[in-house]
Amino acid sequence: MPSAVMPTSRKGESTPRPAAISAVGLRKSFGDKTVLDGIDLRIPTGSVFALLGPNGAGKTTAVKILSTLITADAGELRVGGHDLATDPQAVRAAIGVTGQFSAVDGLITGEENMLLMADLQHLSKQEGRKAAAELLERFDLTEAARKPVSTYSGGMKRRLDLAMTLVGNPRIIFLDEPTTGLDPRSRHSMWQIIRELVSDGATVFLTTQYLEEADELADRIAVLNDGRIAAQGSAEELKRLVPGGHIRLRFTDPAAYQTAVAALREATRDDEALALRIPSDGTQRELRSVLDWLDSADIEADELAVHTPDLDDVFFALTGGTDQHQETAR
Ligand SMILES: Nc1ncnc2c1ncn2[C@@H]1O[C@H](COP(=O)(O)OP(=O)(O)OP(=O)(O)O)[C@@H](O)[C@H]1O
Repeated sequence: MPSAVMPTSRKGESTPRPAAISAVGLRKSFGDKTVLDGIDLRIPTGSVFALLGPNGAGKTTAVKILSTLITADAGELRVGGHDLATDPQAVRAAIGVTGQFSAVDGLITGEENMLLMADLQHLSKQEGRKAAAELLERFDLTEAARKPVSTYSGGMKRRLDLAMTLVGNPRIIFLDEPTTGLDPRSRHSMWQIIRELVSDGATVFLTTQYLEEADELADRIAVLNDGRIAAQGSAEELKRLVPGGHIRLRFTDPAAYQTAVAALREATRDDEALALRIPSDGTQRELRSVLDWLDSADIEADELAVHTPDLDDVFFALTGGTDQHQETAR
């Protein structure tokens, strides 16, 4: 579990860690469209924060504001201890940003991209070459270093993008959808890289549409919806918001289904699917008691599935998702 490697505020910890990123009342509109409608965030140093939200929720806008690429309409914003409004230069020096607006140039090689970045960071030629070689090695790009980036796979480009971001050794890193479009292997390798960054003491602010990614990586997750934070907490805390655990029994014989309906009065019915849903906390003990009870009532379902609430349930419940997940959230 990432939280074991990079704990945030532990129970009993007397002084909370200083915030690497904080926002109070962050607002942004484009024309008459309000994208961020008063957002409050506090991200402790050395933790991973995930901003989740459906397409168009404003995740990228939040990253662009906090990384000084665009300005907010209102809000008290601090990054790395610096005020965004009065000292954006200092913020820029403390952060690294990768994402949908990647700085990678496809026409030159990976190594040339890295050296260019080292120049921009005002590293000496020697320091630049050293940093580039180390980072290319660390991100498994040494072999491809002299090839044009246009020949790289999506995963290699993302790794190069992140390697370039790390040239100046930023302590606060913004990752805008770092694994969108990557295959499962590349995604896992990116997750591993992110965990290593955090165990080295960096703070990571990531946006993602993948609930699994937030669950895997983040100490804290905020769900952005309709310009506001709909919920914020650890993955476990968010899952507790949604009472979605149940056992689902499905029958093929309508008569058997009707017998079960009569016997299981507290279950939710789905007459069309011939399925019953019994609320459950998903524990072995509860499952055993339900099975014993079904046996004693001589009810035999053709299919039995145990569903424990996951971040999907939370996400759909909070962002006005559809069908099954909405039902689960009730
Ligand atoms: N420069 C801009 N001018 C006008 N509207 C904009 C601008 N940038 C973003 N928007 C709008 O703001 C809203 C939020 O966009 P944003 O890119 O922040 O969402 P997102 O949560 O990152 O979405 P996605 O997951 O699709 O990347 C969208 O409706 C978008 O069209």
